[in-house]
Amino acid sequence: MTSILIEFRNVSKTLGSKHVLKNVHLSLATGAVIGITGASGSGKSTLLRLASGLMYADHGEVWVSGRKVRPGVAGNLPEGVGSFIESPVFLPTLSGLQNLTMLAHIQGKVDAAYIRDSMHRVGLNPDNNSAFRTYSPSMRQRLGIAQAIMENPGVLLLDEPTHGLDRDEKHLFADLIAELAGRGTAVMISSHVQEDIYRYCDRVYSLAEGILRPLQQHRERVWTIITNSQEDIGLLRMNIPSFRRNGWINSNPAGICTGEWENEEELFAFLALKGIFCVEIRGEH
Ligand SMILES: Nc1ncnc2c1ncn2[C@@H]1O[C@H](COP(=O)(O)OP(=O)(O)OP(=O)(O)O)[C@@H](O)[C@H]1O
Repeated sequence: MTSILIEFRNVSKTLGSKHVLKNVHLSLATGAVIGITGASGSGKSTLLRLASGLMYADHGEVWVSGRKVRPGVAGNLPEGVGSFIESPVFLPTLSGLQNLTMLAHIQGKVDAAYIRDSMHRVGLNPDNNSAFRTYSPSMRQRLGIAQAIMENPGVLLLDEPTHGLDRDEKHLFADLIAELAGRGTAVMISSHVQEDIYRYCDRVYSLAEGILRPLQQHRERVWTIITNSQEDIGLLRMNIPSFRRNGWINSNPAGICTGEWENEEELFAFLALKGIFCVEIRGEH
């Protein structure tokens, strides 16, 4: 069943003397992946903090999973939310797995298999016993993402999640987000790199001077592309920035993208020019 998992209703926020958010409206339904882009200091993190209950709106309301986010004790923090906003404090002498297990214990929701799985999904080996202090910046970043997904959240808030990741790691991240969205998680991602964010998100907004504006037409046509091979998926990613993998159709790797092609034949022709020959293309309005 589809429902609204995150909703900003006319939200404004001032920090210091800066009017960071002005009358922001935004809603995310089950399985939506939205991106927020904007210059440094434009308020992207503030938007995510408001949804995670780390900060409260001056005016307007923020609703998460059917509950209004209110100032007060920790019990008022929205439930079922995974976040990577401020990097968690990982202990330098513990391994990645030990750090995640400890955090899960603190939060009282330990599922050892899920913790291990979340590490695999970001390309980290849970059996690697190296201490966190020896982790590279990319490994630290990915451990932060693993921490955000380890409790199977219904809502996922990620601030600059792909910062420092290489191309393959970004692909893994794209697959992870597509899979979570496919299972119904609503995801909000901020990034100052626009081309990255188009790759992961169904809708992209820019934030500037407190105003949130859509960058893509919400009714832009969505195309499902069924391919012959994993190799074609790689080529599609290279040639269509909005393309993302979203599973299998009849045992063939498939994905979706948005774009303004007139019809399926036009998209077939565009792809043929790039040397990509697909099994099938389905356009939706
Ligand atoms: N606690 C605070 N007190 C005063 N000003 C703040 C506070 N927190 C953030 N700001 C200011 O609010 C503005 C928005 O900050 P925010 O961190 O949301 O931006 P951002 O778009 O995420 O930036 P970046 O990409 O650099 O992280 C910035 O100008 C920042 O300096």
